[in-house]
Amino acid sequence: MYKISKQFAFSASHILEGLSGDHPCSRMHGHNYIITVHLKSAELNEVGFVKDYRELSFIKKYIDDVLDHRHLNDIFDVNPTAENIARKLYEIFVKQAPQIYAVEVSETPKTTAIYEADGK
Ligand SMILES: Nc1nc2c(c(=O)[nH]1)N=C([C@H](O)[C@H](O)COP(=O)(O)OP(=O)(O)OP(=O)(O)O)CN2
Ligand SMILES: [Zn+2]
Repeated sequence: MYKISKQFAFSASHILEGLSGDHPCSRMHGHNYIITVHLKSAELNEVGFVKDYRELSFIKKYIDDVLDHRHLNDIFDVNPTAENIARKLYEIFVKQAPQIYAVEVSETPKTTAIYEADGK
């Protein structure tokens, strides 16, 4: 199995619902998000790629157009935790790149949430 990944970045604000009022993440705050998209394939194409990194430019376009400098509570129909964002982005991106099997979301340099498709 061959595996590749590519990172994308955006800045956005959010409020996490369902936390106690004294939890800092219940207040509006922002992150410099890093998204890592993971792809895999048992076979390489004729060039020797799982997929040309340049063919992932649709992800950069989505992030720039939809997420960058936005309030994520207005974008997603779920609480915008890192876990939920990872799953939502997986579901959106896999439609155009079926080799994607996982999406990672980092809100800070010390934290990462990963959504990985079952049995892929
Ligand atoms: N499992 C999750 N826990 C938390 C999430 C999340 O999405 N999933 N999100 C947050 C906050 O939005 C934000 O990420 C703050 O995280 P935290 O690690 O507390 O950030 P700090 O920089 O304040 O942490 P330090 O320990 O001060 O470095 C919270 N939890
Ligand atoms: Zn946060």
